[in-house]
Amino acid sequence: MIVSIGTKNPAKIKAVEHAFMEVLKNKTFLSFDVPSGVSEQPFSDEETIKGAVNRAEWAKERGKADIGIGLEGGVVKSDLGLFLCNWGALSDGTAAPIIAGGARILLPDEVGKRVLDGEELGHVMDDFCQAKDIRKSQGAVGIFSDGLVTRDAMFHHIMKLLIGQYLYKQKS
Ligand SMILES: O=P(O)(O)OP(=O)(O)OP(=O)(O)OC[C@H]1O[C@@H](n2cnc3c(O)ncnc32)[C@H](O)[C@@H]1O
Ligand SMILES: [Mg+2]
Repeated sequence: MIVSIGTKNPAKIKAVEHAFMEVLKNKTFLSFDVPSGVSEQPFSDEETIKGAVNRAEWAKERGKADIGIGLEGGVVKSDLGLFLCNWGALSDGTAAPIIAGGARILLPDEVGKRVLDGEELGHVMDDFCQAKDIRKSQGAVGIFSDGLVTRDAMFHHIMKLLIGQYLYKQKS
């Protein structure tokens, strides 16, 4: 069975591969840098979900795969400030794609304000941490949870929710 992943980001790929290998053996993994079809910095749950679904569908098609996976990060405005949000989608070509959301945390005001002013979170985080490509390693969630929940661990949980729903659907 071929699983095609709609990203080249190693934190996302690691999460997908590990989650599948835990429950379903004998998978072949492909990954493609597909477009999300939404803005580089999604600003709502709806837009972030749309990005994840687009990535899943394009990845499936691009890899001529049995399953396409899309993972997308975004932010959500609230009265308390800007929350980090993350969504995943699994497309097996039948009916609507399966979706699942990840844990969310409030971004510190100095980070949230820069994102609200139009900067991409990825750039703000690199500047904030004086590091390169935080989004490809522990991510904002890893930094602000003191390394306890890294970006790939957060996406790994989303992947288990996607694969679990997929397996449940196969049985019913
Ligand atoms: O290569 P792709 O798959 O596009 O991976 P990405 O790291 O750019 O991640 P997303 O497109 O899913 O995320 C949308 C934006 O939010 C940023 N972002 C989301 N979550 C983040 C995190 O945990 N740490 C740093 N930046 C994050 C990211 O850099 C993008 O600017
Ligand atoms: Mg991106």
